[in-house]
Amino acid sequence: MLSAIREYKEEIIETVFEKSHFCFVAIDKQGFITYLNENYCQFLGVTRQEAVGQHVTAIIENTRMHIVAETGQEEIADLQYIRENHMIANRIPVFSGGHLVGAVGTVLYRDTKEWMKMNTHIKDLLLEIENYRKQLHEANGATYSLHDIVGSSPKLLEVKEKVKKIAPGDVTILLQGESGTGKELFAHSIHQLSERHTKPFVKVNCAAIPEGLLETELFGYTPGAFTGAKKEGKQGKFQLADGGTLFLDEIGDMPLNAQVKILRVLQEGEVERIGSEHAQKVDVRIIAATNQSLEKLIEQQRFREDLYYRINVLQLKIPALRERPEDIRVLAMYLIHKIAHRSGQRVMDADPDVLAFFQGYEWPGNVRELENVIESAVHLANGETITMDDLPDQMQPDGYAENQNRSLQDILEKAELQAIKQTLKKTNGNKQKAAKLLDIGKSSFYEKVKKYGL
Ligand SMILES: Nc1ncnc2c1ncn2[C@@H]1O[C@H](COP(=O)(O)OP(=O)(O)OP(=O)(O)O)[C@@H](O)[C@H]1O
Repeated sequence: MLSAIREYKEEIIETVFEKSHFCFVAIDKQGFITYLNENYCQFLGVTRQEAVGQHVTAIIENTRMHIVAETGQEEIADLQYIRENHMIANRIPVFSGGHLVGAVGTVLYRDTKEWMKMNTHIKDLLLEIENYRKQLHEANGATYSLHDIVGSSPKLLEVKEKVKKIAPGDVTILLQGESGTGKELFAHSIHQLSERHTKPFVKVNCAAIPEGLLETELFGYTPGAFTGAKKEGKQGKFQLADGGTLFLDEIGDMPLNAQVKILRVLQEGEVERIGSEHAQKVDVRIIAATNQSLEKLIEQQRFREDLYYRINVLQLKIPALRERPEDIRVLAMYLIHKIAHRSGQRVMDADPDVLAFFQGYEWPGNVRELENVIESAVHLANGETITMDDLPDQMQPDGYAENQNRSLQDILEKAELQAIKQTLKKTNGNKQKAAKLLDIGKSSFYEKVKKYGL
């Protein structure tokens, strides 16, 4: 076919790749970049030397190129969010002799006026969708969907694919993963993808409710059921979730006597309010989450085996951040933009050595820890870029080694203390301003100030 342009073939190809106003990338079958045109390099802020040979997920946010190179399924006019812009991406598999050998991708309308106009239009539409989502959230309690789960490592994509398969049914799901890996985001997403998405999503944090109150929280009580009870009675979380999803977070921390009662509800599909003699039918889908090994808890007789079998119908393991280092860079950039935008800071980027450090760090607190570190760094950065100096003490070369044997709780507390101290310094001790900058409630800020004796 190219014979028609034989005479200037090279020049034409060079013009198409290098002079046209679009971004162009080519990858091999394994997802490694073999070519990135100058436009794309400039847009991504990388040099060609840096990019070629890297896995495409390490260079392009939210990319799906590697998936196309693996499946051979083209994706045309897909909306992709890169560097705070919504772009139109085409991803086309490349075949040679009938074999899939890679993929090429183009990103259109990078900076033309029409695109800016269209982008504004899309932003408006997305804002509108966001509003509807918020309204829906107020009505049903689930805020996040799979689109909010950032990352494209094979391990994360595998979990997302599984979620798409299992969400529509009514099967009980057990989410297992270390603290801060995103279990709650997945629970929301499962609900959003299920037929129950217009019905309530109700969360119970089994670790946060005092043992004596758990039963009334879960099952509710009738008017005047006990001294001190509200005279109108109270609906339990099971009743509130009727028709929808009940998310039992930190289920490993549920006291044994409450476990017996939950088991009965799950077996019989009925709840009894405290003080009531009648059982009430409820239709809820259960999603449970834990960062502990329930199997170990069973051995220690702290978790009932029969309840375990009831909730462990389908288990989803959410990988720790250190097991999917490909996601760290993309997540860090996403969080920088999110936090900077929310707090009105002008920080846009992180130094390559910061990103390299992040890549090699263990992240015992997973994405939550990354979020905390970036939150504090965004407030400390002097310019538009986060540097190593903006990272908390425990990440400085000396502090890092010293931290290796400390508990996660200690590490997180130290990071929190540092963020509060530095923000207070920035606001000249003005606590209200500091609470606002850190985007936390005044009372919770005052509690923390008290806790750390500041
Ligand atoms: N893939 C992700 N993309 C974007 N944000 C994420 C992702 N994973 C986690 N987060 C963010 O990290 C924080 C912790 O996530 P989440 O509360 O879902 O974790 P968790 O596993 O339920 O933690 P825990 O076991 O401590 O309850 C949240 O602010 C969440 O928005």
